[in-house]
Amino acid sequence: MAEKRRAPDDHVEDLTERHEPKNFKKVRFQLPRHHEGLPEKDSPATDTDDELFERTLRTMHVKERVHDILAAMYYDMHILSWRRNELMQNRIRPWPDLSFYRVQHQEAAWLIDRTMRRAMLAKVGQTSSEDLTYLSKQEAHRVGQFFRRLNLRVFAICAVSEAFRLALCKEDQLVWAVLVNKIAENWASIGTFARSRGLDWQGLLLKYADKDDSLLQQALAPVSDLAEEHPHHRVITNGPAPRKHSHRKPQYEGHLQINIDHNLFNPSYFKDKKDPTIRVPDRDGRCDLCYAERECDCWISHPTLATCLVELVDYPSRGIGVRALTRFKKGEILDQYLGELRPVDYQDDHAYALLHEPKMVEGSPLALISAKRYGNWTRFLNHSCKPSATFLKMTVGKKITMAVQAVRDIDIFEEITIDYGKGYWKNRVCLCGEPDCHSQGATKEETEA
Ligand SMILES: C[S@@+](CC[C@H](N)C(=O)[O-])C[C@H]1O[C@@H](n2cnc3c(N)ncnc32)[C@H](O)[C@@H]1O
Repeated sequence: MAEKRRAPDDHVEDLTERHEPKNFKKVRFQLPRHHEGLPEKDSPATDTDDELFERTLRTMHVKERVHDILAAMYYDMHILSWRRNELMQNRIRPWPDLSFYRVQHQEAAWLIDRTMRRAMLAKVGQTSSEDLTYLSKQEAHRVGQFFRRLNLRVFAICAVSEAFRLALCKEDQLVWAVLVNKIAENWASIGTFARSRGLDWQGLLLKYADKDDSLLQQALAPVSDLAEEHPHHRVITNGPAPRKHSHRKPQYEGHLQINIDHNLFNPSYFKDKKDPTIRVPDRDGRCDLCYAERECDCWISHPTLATCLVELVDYPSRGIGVRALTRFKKGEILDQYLGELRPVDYQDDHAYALLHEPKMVEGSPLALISAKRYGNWTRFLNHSCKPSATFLKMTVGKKITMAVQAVRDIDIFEEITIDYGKGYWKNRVCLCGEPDCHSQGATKEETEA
Protein backbone atom coordinates (compact mmCIF):
# COMPACT_ATOMS: atom_id res chain seq x y z
CA MET A 1 0.00 0.00 0.00
CA ALA A 2 1.22 3.45 -0.79
CA GLU A 3 2.42 5.45 2.20
CA LYS A 4 -0.39 7.55 3.74
CA ARG A 5 -0.03 11.26 4.02
CA ARG A 6 0.63 12.44 7.53
CA ALA A 7 0.36 15.95 8.92
CA PRO A 8 3.65 17.35 10.22
CA ASP A 9 3.90 18.28 13.91
CA ASP A 10 5.70 21.50 13.43
CA HIS A 11 3.08 23.01 11.19
CA VAL A 12 3.91 26.68 10.64
CA GLU A 13 7.36 27.21 9.27
CA ASP A 14 9.00 30.42 10.43
CA LEU A 15 9.82 32.14 7.18
CA THR A 16 11.38 35.22 8.67
CA GLU A 17 14.78 33.55 8.57
CA ARG A 18 14.53 32.52 4.93
CA HIS A 19 17.55 33.55 2.85
CA GLU A 20 17.16 35.66 -0.24
CA PRO A 21 17.42 33.78 -3.53
CA LYS A 22 20.92 33.93 -5.09
CA ASN A 23 19.78 35.88 -8.15
CA PHE A 24 18.08 38.57 -6.05
CA LYS A 25 19.49 41.93 -7.07
CA LYS A 26 20.29 44.14 -4.12
CA VAL A 27 19.28 47.77 -4.32
CA ARG A 28 20.38 50.41 -1.88
CA PHE A 29 17.48 51.18 0.45
CA GLN A 30 16.27 54.71 0.30
CA LEU A 31 12.78 56.15 0.55
CA PRO A 32 11.41 57.29 -2.83
CA ARG A 33 11.46 61.03 -3.20
CA HIS A 34 8.55 61.56 -5.61
CA HIS A 35 6.58 58.39 -5.27
CA GLU A 36 3.19 60.00 -5.89
CA GLY A 37 4.43 62.01 -8.85
CA LEU A 38 6.08 59.16 -10.73
CA PRO A 39 5.52 59.18 -14.50
CA GLU A 40 2.72 56.97 -15.86
CA LYS A 41 5.03 55.22 -18.29
CA ASP A 42 8.33 53.56 -17.46
CA SER A 43 11.23 55.92 -17.94
CA PRO A 44 14.29 54.65 -19.85
CA ALA A 45 16.50 52.33 -17.82
CA THR A 46 19.39 53.94 -16.01
CA ASP A 47 22.00 52.50 -13.74
CA THR A 48 21.41 54.55 -10.62
CA ASP A 49 20.18 52.76 -7.57
CA ASP A 50 17.58 55.45 -6.85
CA GLU A 51 15.90 55.16 -10.22
CA LEU A 52 16.03 51.39 -10.21
CA PHE A 53 14.49 51.43 -6.77
CA GLU A 54 11.75 53.82 -7.82
CA ARG A 55 10.85 51.80 -10.89
CA THR A 56 10.83 48.54 -8.93
CA LEU A 57 8.67 50.13 -6.29
CA ARG A 58 6.29 51.50 -8.90
CA THR A 59 5.94 48.10 -10.59
CA MET A 60 5.37 46.41 -7.24
CA HIS A 61 2.83 49.05 -6.27
CA VAL A 62 0.89 48.60 -9.53
CA LYS A 63 0.90 44.80 -9.22
CA GLU A 64 -0.24 44.96 -5.60
CA ARG A 65 -2.98 47.42 -6.45
CA VAL A 66 -4.25 45.37 -9.40
CA HIS A 67 -4.26 42.20 -7.29
CA ASP A 68 -6.18 44.05 -4.56
CA ILE A 69 -8.79 45.15 -7.11
CA LEU A 70 -9.11 41.66 -8.60
CA ALA A 71 -9.48 40.08 -5.16
CA ALA A 72 -12.18 42.64 -4.35
CA MET A 73 -13.92 41.91 -7.68
CA TYR A 74 -14.17 38.17 -6.92
CA TYR A 75 -15.39 38.99 -3.42
CA ASP A 76 -18.05 41.39 -4.80
CA MET A 77 -19.25 38.78 -7.29
CA HIS A 78 -19.37 36.18 -4.53
CA ILE A 79 -21.28 38.30 -2.04
CA LEU A 80 -23.79 39.62 -4.59
CA SER A 81 -24.62 36.20 -5.98
CA TRP A 82 -24.89 34.90 -2.41
CA ARG A 83 -27.40 37.66 -1.57
CA ARG A 84 -29.28 37.07 -4.79
CA ASN A 85 -29.59 33.36 -4.10
CA GLU A 86 -30.96 34.16 -0.65
CA LEU A 87 -33.50 36.53 -2.15
CA MET A 88 -34.49 34.05 -4.84
CA GLN A 89 -35.02 31.36 -2.24
CA ASN A 90 -37.17 33.71 -0.22
CA ARG A 91 -34.72 33.78 2.64
CA ILE A 92 -34.90 37.57 2.84
CA ARG A 93 -32.92 38.87 5.78
CA PRO A 94 -33.49 42.29 7.42
CA TRP A 95 -33.63 45.28 5.07
CA PRO A 96 -29.94 46.39 5.03
CA ASP A 97 -29.01 43.25 3.07
CA LEU A 98 -31.69 43.98 0.56
CA SER A 99 -30.73 47.62 0.14
CA PHE A 100 -27.06 46.69 -0.32
CA TYR A 101 -28.02 44.36 -3.14
CA ARG A 102 -30.33 46.97 -4.71
CA VAL A 103 -27.72 49.75 -4.64
CA GLN A 104 -25.05 47.56 -6.20
CA HIS A 105 -27.40 46.33 -8.88
CA GLN A 106 -28.57 49.88 -9.62
CA GLU A 107 -25.03 51.23 -10.03
CA ALA A 108 -24.07 48.35 -12.31
CA ALA A 109 -27.21 49.02 -14.38
CA TRP A 110 -26.29 52.73 -14.71
CA LEU A 111 -22.82 51.86 -15.99
CA ILE A 112 -24.27 49.42 -18.51
CA ASP A 113 -26.85 52.04 -19.56
CA ARG A 114 -24.15 54.62 -20.19
CA THR A 115 -22.12 52.10 -22.15
CA MET A 116 -25.05 50.97 -24.26
CA ARG A 117 -26.24 54.51 -24.89
CA ARG A 118 -22.83 55.45 -26.15
CA ALA A 119 -22.68 52.39 -28.37
CA MET A 120 -26.10 53.22 -29.82
CA LEU A 121 -25.11 56.85 -30.46
CA ALA A 122 -21.84 55.76 -32.05
CA LYS A 123 -23.84 53.64 -34.48
CA VAL A 124 -25.65 56.70 -35.79
CA GLY A 125 -22.45 58.76 -35.79
CA GLN A 126 -23.28 60.98 -32.83
CA THR A 127 -20.31 60.56 -30.51
CA SER A 128 -18.04 63.46 -29.92
CA SER A 129 -15.63 64.52 -27.23
CA GLU A 130 -18.50 66.55 -25.73
CA ASP A 131 -20.67 63.47 -25.42
CA LEU A 132 -22.37 63.75 -22.04
CA THR A 133 -23.60 60.19 -21.91
CA TYR A 134 -20.52 59.37 -19.85
CA LEU A 135 -19.60 60.84 -16.53
CA SER A 136 -16.22 61.79 -17.91
CA LYS A 137 -14.04 61.52 -21.00
CA GLN A 138 -11.83 59.19 -18.99
CA GLU A 139 -14.66 56.74 -18.48
CA ALA A 140 -15.43 56.70 -22.20
CA HIS A 141 -11.77 56.19 -23.03
CA ARG A 142 -11.38 53.36 -20.53
CA VAL A 143 -14.53 51.55 -21.60
CA GLY A 144 -13.21 51.77 -25.19
CA GLN A 145 -9.88 50.34 -24.01
CA PHE A 146 -11.71 47.46 -22.29
CA PHE A 147 -13.69 46.62 -25.44
CA ARG A 148 -10.55 46.51 -27.56
CA ARG A 149 -9.30 43.59 -25.39
CA LEU A 150 -12.53 41.99 -24.22
CA ASN A 151 -16.24 41.90 -24.95
CA LEU A 152 -19.57 43.06 -23.60
CA ARG A 153 -20.21 39.82 -21.71
CA VAL A 154 -17.05 40.20 -19.62
CA PHE A 155 -17.77 43.91 -19.18
CA ALA A 156 -21.27 43.20 -17.85
CA ILE A 157 -19.88 40.62 -15.41
CA CYS A 158 -17.20 43.01 -14.19
CA ALA A 159 -19.65 45.94 -14.00
CA VAL A 160 -21.53 44.11 -11.23
CA SER A 161 -18.49 44.59 -8.99
CA GLU A 162 -18.11 47.84 -7.09
CA ALA A 163 -14.32 47.40 -7.06
CA PHE A 164 -14.31 47.33 -10.85
CA ARG A 165 -16.55 50.39 -11.15
CA LEU A 166 -14.36 52.31 -8.71
CA ALA A 167 -11.20 51.31 -10.60
CA LEU A 168 -12.81 52.52 -13.82
CA CYS A 169 -13.22 56.04 -12.51
CA LYS A 170 -10.60 56.41 -9.78
CA GLU A 171 -7.44 54.42 -10.52
CA ASP A 172 -4.57 55.91 -12.50
CA GLN A 173 -4.11 54.97 -16.14
CA LEU A 174 -1.28 52.49 -15.57
CA VAL A 175 -3.23 50.55 -12.93
CA TRP A 176 -6.27 50.51 -15.22
CA ALA A 177 -4.26 49.25 -18.23
CA VAL A 178 -2.66 46.45 -16.17
CA LEU A 179 -6.06 45.56 -14.68
CA VAL A 180 -7.60 45.18 -18.15
CA ASN A 181 -4.69 42.91 -19.16
CA LYS A 182 -5.13 40.79 -16.06
CA ILE A 183 -8.87 40.49 -16.63
CA ALA A 184 -8.14 39.40 -20.22
CA GLU A 185 -5.65 36.77 -18.95
CA ASN A 186 -8.19 35.47 -16.43
CA TRP A 187 -11.45 35.88 -18.29
CA ALA A 188 -12.11 32.11 -18.22
CA SER A 189 -11.82 32.16 -14.45
CA ILE A 190 -14.00 35.27 -14.07
CA GLY A 191 -16.65 33.91 -16.47
CA THR A 192 -16.74 30.50 -14.78
CA PHE A 193 -16.92 32.12 -11.35
CA ALA A 194 -19.87 34.32 -12.38
CA ARG A 195 -21.73 31.46 -14.05
CA SER A 196 -21.12 28.90 -11.33
CA ARG A 197 -22.40 31.31 -8.65
CA GLY A 198 -25.46 32.40 -10.64
CA LEU A 199 -24.41 36.07 -10.86
CA ASP A 200 -27.12 38.09 -12.60
CA TRP A 201 -25.18 39.95 -15.29
CA GLN A 202 -27.38 39.05 -18.25
CA GLY A 203 -30.31 40.77 -16.53
CA LEU A 204 -28.44 44.08 -16.89
CA LEU A 205 -28.42 43.73 -20.67
CA LEU A 206 -31.90 42.36 -21.20
CA LYS A 207 -33.62 45.69 -21.71
CA TYR A 208 -31.49 46.19 -24.84
CA ALA A 209 -32.24 42.73 -26.19
CA ASP A 210 -34.23 44.09 -29.14
CA LYS A 211 -31.25 46.13 -30.43
CA ASP A 212 -29.51 44.87 -33.53
CA ASP A 213 -25.97 44.75 -32.21
CA SER A 214 -23.73 41.74 -32.71
CA LEU A 215 -21.75 42.27 -29.46
CA LEU A 216 -24.97 42.51 -27.53
CA GLN A 217 -26.49 39.45 -29.14
CA GLN A 218 -23.25 37.57 -28.46
CA ALA A 219 -23.37 38.61 -24.80
CA LEU A 220 -26.99 37.51 -24.50
CA ALA A 221 -26.49 34.15 -26.22
CA PRO A 222 -27.60 31.35 -23.88
CA VAL A 223 -24.81 29.69 -21.91
CA SER A 224 -25.10 26.41 -20.04
CA ASP A 225 -26.11 26.89 -16.43
CA LEU A 226 -23.26 26.05 -14.08
CA ALA A 227 -25.03 27.44 -11.03
CA GLU A 228 -27.12 24.34 -10.41
CA GLU A 229 -24.12 22.35 -9.24
CA HIS A 230 -21.56 22.95 -6.54
CA PRO A 231 -18.77 25.25 -7.90
CA HIS A 232 -16.22 22.57 -6.99
CA HIS A 233 -17.89 20.16 -9.38
CA ARG A 234 -16.28 22.12 -12.20
CA VAL A 235 -12.66 22.13 -13.28
CA ILE A 236 -11.35 24.75 -15.71
CA THR A 237 -9.25 22.94 -18.30
CA ASN A 238 -6.62 24.17 -20.75
CA GLY A 239 -5.65 27.16 -18.66
CA PRO A 240 -6.68 30.74 -19.18
CA ALA A 241 -5.66 31.19 -22.84
CA PRO A 242 -8.42 33.11 -24.67
CA ARG A 243 -11.19 30.95 -26.08
CA LYS A 244 -9.34 27.73 -25.37
CA HIS A 245 -10.78 26.82 -22.02
CA SER A 246 -13.55 24.38 -21.26
CA HIS A 247 -14.88 22.66 -18.15
CA ARG A 248 -14.92 19.13 -16.90
CA LYS A 249 -16.31 17.42 -13.84
CA PRO A 250 -13.77 15.99 -11.39
CA GLN A 251 -13.83 12.20 -11.63
CA TYR A 252 -11.85 9.37 -10.07
CA GLU A 253 -12.11 5.71 -11.04
CA GLY A 254 -15.07 6.59 -13.26
CA HIS A 255 -17.08 8.29 -10.47
CA LEU A 256 -17.93 11.94 -10.04
CA GLN A 257 -16.08 13.35 -7.03
CA ILE A 258 -18.89 14.68 -4.85
CA ASN A 259 -18.56 17.74 -2.63
CA ILE A 260 -19.46 17.35 1.07
CA ASP A 261 -19.34 19.77 4.02
CA HIS A 262 -18.69 17.34 6.90
CA ASN A 263 -16.89 14.01 7.29
CA LEU A 264 -19.01 10.96 6.45
CA PHE A 265 -19.08 8.42 9.26
CA ASN A 266 -20.48 4.94 8.78
CA PRO A 267 -20.42 2.95 12.10
CA SER A 268 -20.30 -0.35 10.26
CA TYR A 269 -16.75 0.43 9.04
CA PHE A 270 -15.43 0.55 12.64
CA LYS A 271 -15.17 -2.35 15.09
CA ASP A 272 -16.35 -0.28 18.09
CA LYS A 273 -18.97 1.52 15.94
CA LYS A 274 -17.81 4.86 17.40
CA ASP A 275 -17.01 8.03 15.46
CA PRO A 276 -13.20 8.37 15.86
CA THR A 277 -13.36 12.15 15.45
CA ILE A 278 -15.34 12.72 18.69
CA ARG A 279 -13.22 14.72 21.15
CA VAL A 280 -11.88 12.85 24.18
CA PRO A 281 -11.09 15.47 26.88
CA ASP A 282 -7.92 14.01 28.40
CA ARG A 283 -6.49 12.86 25.11
CA ASP A 284 -7.25 15.82 22.83
CA GLY A 285 -6.32 18.81 24.99
CA ARG A 286 -7.81 22.28 24.85
CA CYS A 287 -10.09 23.60 22.13
CA ASP A 288 -7.92 25.44 19.60
CA LEU A 289 -10.46 28.25 19.25
CA CYS A 290 -11.55 29.07 22.83
CA TYR A 291 -8.90 27.13 24.83
CA ALA A 292 -11.58 25.39 26.91
CA GLU A 293 -10.21 22.26 28.56
CA ARG A 294 -13.50 20.43 28.37
CA GLU A 295 -16.08 20.18 25.63
CA CYS A 296 -17.28 23.51 24.26
CA ASP A 297 -19.60 24.63 21.47
CA CYS A 298 -16.97 25.93 19.04
CA TRP A 299 -16.89 24.90 15.42
CA ILE A 300 -15.04 25.93 12.26
CA SER A 301 -17.68 27.94 10.47
CA HIS A 302 -18.69 26.76 7.08
CA PRO A 303 -18.33 27.66 4.29
CA THR A 304 -14.97 29.26 4.93
CA LEU A 305 -13.79 32.19 2.82
CA ALA A 306 -11.49 29.80 0.99
CA THR A 307 -14.38 27.48 0.11
CA CYS A 308 -15.98 30.40 -1.70
CA LEU A 309 -12.87 31.94 -3.18
CA VAL A 310 -10.83 29.14 -4.76
CA GLU A 311 -11.23 27.41 -8.11
CA LEU A 312 -10.26 24.02 -9.53
CA VAL A 313 -7.91 24.12 -12.50
CA ASP A 314 -6.18 21.44 -14.56
CA TYR A 315 -2.43 21.71 -14.24
CA PRO A 316 -0.27 19.98 -16.83
CA SER A 317 1.05 16.60 -15.57
CA ARG A 318 -0.25 17.00 -11.96
CA GLY A 319 -3.98 16.89 -12.67
CA ILE A 320 -6.51 19.06 -10.87
CA GLY A 321 -5.10 21.70 -8.55
CA VAL A 322 -6.46 24.64 -6.58
CA ARG A 323 -6.00 28.31 -7.45
CA ALA A 324 -6.61 31.14 -4.99
CA LEU A 325 -9.12 33.82 -6.01
CA THR A 326 -8.29 36.07 -3.11
CA ARG A 327 -5.35 36.75 -0.83
CA PHE A 328 -4.83 34.53 2.19
CA LYS A 329 -2.71 35.43 5.19
CA LYS A 330 -0.07 33.25 6.81
CA GLY A 331 -1.66 31.26 9.64
CA GLU A 332 -5.21 31.44 8.21
CA ILE A 333 -7.28 28.25 8.53
CA LEU A 334 -8.45 27.66 4.98
CA ASP A 335 -10.78 24.72 5.56
CA GLN A 336 -11.00 21.17 6.94
CA TYR A 337 -9.80 18.13 5.03
CA LEU A 338 -12.98 16.10 4.57
CA GLY A 339 -13.91 12.68 3.28
CA GLU A 340 -15.26 9.30 4.29
CA LEU A 341 -13.89 8.09 7.63
CA ARG A 342 -12.33 4.65 7.31
CA PRO A 343 -10.24 2.44 9.59
CA VAL A 344 -6.50 3.09 9.42
CA ASP A 345 -5.85 -0.14 7.52
CA TYR A 346 -8.20 0.84 4.65
CA GLN A 347 -6.34 -0.06 1.46
CA ASP A 348 -8.50 1.34 -1.27
CA ASP A 349 -7.48 4.98 -1.62
CA HIS A 350 -3.94 5.48 -2.85
CA ALA A 351 -4.24 9.10 -3.93
CA TYR A 352 -6.41 11.05 -1.47
CA ALA A 353 -6.12 9.22 1.89
CA LEU A 354 -4.95 11.26 4.88
CA LEU A 355 -4.25 9.86 8.35
CA HIS A 356 -6.48 11.43 11.00
CA GLU A 357 -4.40 11.96 14.15
CA PRO A 358 -5.16 13.68 17.45
CA LYS A 359 -2.86 16.63 18.06
CA MET A 360 -1.43 15.45 21.40
CA VAL A 361 -0.54 11.87 20.55
CA GLU A 362 2.13 11.32 17.95
CA GLY A 363 2.02 8.25 15.71
CA SER A 364 -1.40 6.87 16.71
CA PRO A 365 -3.81 7.69 13.90
CA LEU A 366 -7.47 7.14 14.74
CA ALA A 367 -8.82 6.85 11.23
CA LEU A 368 -8.13 7.54 7.64
CA ILE A 369 -9.92 10.26 5.70
CA SER A 370 -10.60 8.87 2.25
CA ALA A 371 -11.52 11.67 -0.16
CA LYS A 372 -11.39 9.82 -3.45
CA ARG A 373 -15.19 9.85 -3.83
CA TYR A 374 -16.56 12.28 -1.22
CA GLY A 375 -14.57 15.29 -0.07
CA ASN A 376 -14.21 19.02 -0.52
CA TRP A 377 -11.84 21.27 -2.50
CA THR A 378 -8.90 20.53 -0.17
CA ARG A 379 -8.52 17.02 -1.66
CA PHE A 380 -7.39 18.67 -4.91
CA LEU A 381 -4.44 20.43 -3.31
CA ASN A 382 -1.37 19.30 -5.20
CA HIS A 383 1.92 18.60 -3.49
CA SER A 384 4.85 21.00 -3.54
CA CYS A 385 8.22 20.61 -1.85
CA LYS A 386 7.89 24.34 -1.05
CA PRO A 387 4.20 24.42 -0.11
CA SER A 388 1.95 27.34 0.76
CA ALA A 389 -0.26 25.32 3.15
CA THR A 390 0.00 22.49 5.66
CA PHE A 391 -2.25 19.98 7.42
CA LEU A 392 -2.96 21.00 10.99
CA LYS A 393 -4.35 18.67 13.68
CA MET A 394 -6.95 20.60 15.67
CA THR A 395 -9.35 20.11 18.55
CA VAL A 396 -12.46 22.23 18.02
CA GLY A 397 -15.65 22.01 20.09
CA LYS A 398 -16.83 18.43 20.25
CA LYS A 399 -14.57 17.12 17.52
CA ILE A 400 -11.01 16.72 16.41
CA THR A 401 -10.31 17.71 12.85
CA MET A 402 -7.60 17.89 10.21
CA ALA A 403 -7.48 21.48 9.01
CA VAL A 404 -5.56 23.10 6.18
CA GLN A 405 -3.61 26.18 7.21
CA ALA A 406 -1.70 28.74 5.12
CA VAL A 407 2.02 28.68 6.03
CA ARG A 408 2.76 31.91 4.22
CA ASP A 409 0.81 34.71 2.56
CA ILE A 410 -0.83 33.41 -0.61
CA ASP A 411 -1.47 35.79 -3.47
CA ILE A 412 -4.50 35.80 -5.75
CA PHE A 413 -4.12 33.41 -8.75
CA GLU A 414 -1.36 31.45 -6.98
CA GLU A 415 -1.74 27.69 -6.83
CA ILE A 416 -2.30 26.57 -3.22
CA THR A 417 -0.08 23.58 -2.46
CA ILE A 418 0.64 21.32 0.48
CA ASP A 419 3.43 18.93 1.50
CA TYR A 420 2.24 15.28 1.36
CA GLY A 421 5.36 14.13 3.23
CA LYS A 422 8.37 12.26 1.86
CA GLY A 423 6.73 8.85 2.29
CA TYR A 424 4.10 9.65 -0.34
CA TRP A 425 6.80 9.98 -2.99
CA LYS A 426 8.59 6.67 -2.31
CA ASN A 427 7.19 5.03 -5.44
CA ARG A 428 6.13 8.12 -7.37
CA VAL A 429 7.84 11.05 -9.02
CA CYS A 430 7.08 14.53 -7.76
CA LEU A 431 6.72 17.09 -10.54
CA CYS A 432 6.43 20.21 -8.39
CA GLY A 433 9.43 21.74 -10.15
CA GLU A 434 10.91 23.29 -6.99
CA PRO A 435 14.72 23.45 -6.89
CA ASP A 436 14.78 21.39 -3.66
CA CYS A 437 12.20 18.85 -4.84
CA HIS A 438 12.34 15.40 -3.07
CA SER A 439 12.30 13.58 -6.38
CA GLN A 440 15.26 15.47 -7.84
CA GLY A 441 17.56 14.13 -5.15
CA ALA A 442 16.06 10.64 -5.17
CA THR A 443 17.85 7.86 -7.01
CA LYS A 444 16.08 5.91 -9.75
CA GLU A 445 15.96 2.87 -7.42
CA GLU A 446 14.30 4.93 -4.68
CA THR A 447 11.50 6.28 -6.88
CA GLU A 448 10.88 2.93 -8.53
CA ALA A 449 11.14 0.87 -5.33
C1 LIG B 1 -4.59 14.32 -3.48
S1 LIG B 1 -4.49 14.19 -5.20
C2 LIG B 1 -4.39 15.87 -5.70
C3 LIG B 1 -5.39 16.18 -6.78
C4 LIG B 1 -5.07 15.52 -8.10
N1 LIG B 1 -4.14 16.34 -8.85
C5 LIG B 1 -6.32 15.27 -8.92
O1 LIG B 1 -6.30 15.49 -10.14
O2 LIG B 1 -7.31 14.82 -8.36
C6 LIG B 1 -2.85 13.56 -5.34
C7 LIG B 1 -2.46 13.19 -6.75
O3 LIG B 1 -2.21 14.36 -7.55
C8 LIG B 1 -1.04 14.20 -8.34
N2 LIG B 1 -0.03 15.15 -7.87
C9 LIG B 1 -0.18 16.05 -6.89
N3 LIG B 1 0.95 16.75 -6.70
C10 LIG B 1 1.84 16.28 -7.57
C11 LIG B 1 3.21 16.59 -7.85
N4 LIG B 1 3.88 17.54 -7.19
N5 LIG B 1 3.83 15.88 -8.81
C12 LIG B 1 3.20 14.92 -9.49
N6 LIG B 1 1.91 14.57 -9.27
C13 LIG B 1 1.24 15.25 -8.34
C14 LIG B 1 -0.59 12.78 -8.14
O4 LIG B 1 -1.20 11.99 -9.12
C15 LIG B 1 -1.14 12.44 -6.79
O5 LIG B 1 -1.33 11.06 -6.59
